[in-house]
Amino acid sequence: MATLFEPVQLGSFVLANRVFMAPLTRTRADAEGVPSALAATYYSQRASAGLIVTEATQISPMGKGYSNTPGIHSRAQVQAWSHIAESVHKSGGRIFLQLWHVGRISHTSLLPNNAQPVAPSAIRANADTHIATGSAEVSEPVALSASGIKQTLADYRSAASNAKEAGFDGVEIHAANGYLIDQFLRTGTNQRTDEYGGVASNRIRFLAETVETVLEVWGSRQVGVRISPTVDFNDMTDANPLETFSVAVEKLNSYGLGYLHVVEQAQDSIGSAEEAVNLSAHLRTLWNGVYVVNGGYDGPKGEEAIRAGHADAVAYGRAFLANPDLPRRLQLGTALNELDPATIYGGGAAGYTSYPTLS
Ligand SMILES: C=C(C(=O)O)c1ccccc1
Repeated sequence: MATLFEPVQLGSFVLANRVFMAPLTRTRADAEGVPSALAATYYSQRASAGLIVTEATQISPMGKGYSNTPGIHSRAQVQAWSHIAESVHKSGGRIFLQLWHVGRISHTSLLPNNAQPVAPSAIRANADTHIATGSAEVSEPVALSASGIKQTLADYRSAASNAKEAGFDGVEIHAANGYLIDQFLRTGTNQRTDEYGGVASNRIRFLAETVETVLEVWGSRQVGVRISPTVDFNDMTDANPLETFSVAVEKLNSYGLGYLHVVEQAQDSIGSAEEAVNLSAHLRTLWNGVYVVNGGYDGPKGEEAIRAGHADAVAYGRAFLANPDLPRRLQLGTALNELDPATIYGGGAAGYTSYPTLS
C-alpha cells in the first residue's frame, strides 16, 4: 500500500514522492513573456516536490491570454527557462513544463496585430482576463480554419522542441480549465461541423493530434496531460462529461503517456465535489498509467487518496505557493504557512520567494 511519501516510477524517473507541485499561474513574466529573474529561485525552493509542473506557458504569441504570463516560443524565453530547469536539477528536483494555448480566453490587446483570439467555434466566453490596464472581458474569437489548426499543431511541436532544448524532464499538455484544447473537447464551446466537432470521437481529435505532435519530440513517458471534466472556469459546459472524458481517456491510453492529471475540484466547479470525485474515480478505472489528482486535497485527504488507490500522486497548488518544503511539512504534520492572496499574481519576491521553510 503506497503512501504520499514513497517514490513513484514515471518512465525512467523514480520520483522521490507523490506530492507534486501543480501548475500555478503567477503573472510575473515580463512583457515579452520571459520568466521572472526570481523564477529559478522560486522553482528550486520547491524542488523537493516529487514532480514540479511549471505555470502554464504559452506555445506561441497567439496562445497568450493574460498579461505577464511566460512563453516558450522565443530564444529569450528558452534561455530563461533553461536556467530555471538547471536550478531545479541542481536542487535535486524534476520539472515538466506545461504547454498552454488559451484559445478564446484572450483579448485583442494581447495578440499580434490586435488579432482576435482563436477557438474551435466563434463563441465568446462570459469570462474576464487580465490585460495591461487591468481586468477586461475576453474578446470575440474567430473559429480556427483547417490551416489554422495545422499551424497551431506546428506551434505545439516547436514549443515542445524548445522545452526539450531548455532541459526540462518532460512536458504537460494543458487540456483543462477552459483553454483551447478543453474548448475543443466540450460541447458548450465546440459546435464545429467538420471532423473536429459533433460526436465525442471528433471533439477529442485536436487533443489526440496535439499529443501525437508532441510525441514527435518527446518520449511518451515524458508527456502528461491535464484535464478538468467538471470545472466550469472560463464559462465551460458539456452535455455529457462522462462520455466526453471517457472517450478522451480511452484514446489517451493508446499513447503510453507518463501520467494523466485530473482537476477534480476548483473554485468554479460544476456540481458537487462528490460528483467530481466520482467521475474521476471512473476515469481512474479506465486509465492504465500514473494517475494524478488535484483540487481540495490537504495532507490527510491526499494520503487517503493514495492509500485507497484513487490516485498515484496528488498535485498541490496553493499549499505549495506558501510552503516551499510542503512534502516535509505534510509528512511531519506540521503547521503550514498561510497563503497571502494579495501576492499570488504579479509583483516581486514578496509572496513568491519569501515564504519560509521549516528550520
Ligand atoms: C492557467 C490557468 C489555469 O489553468 O487555470 C490560470 C490562468 C489564470 C489565472 C489562474 C489560473
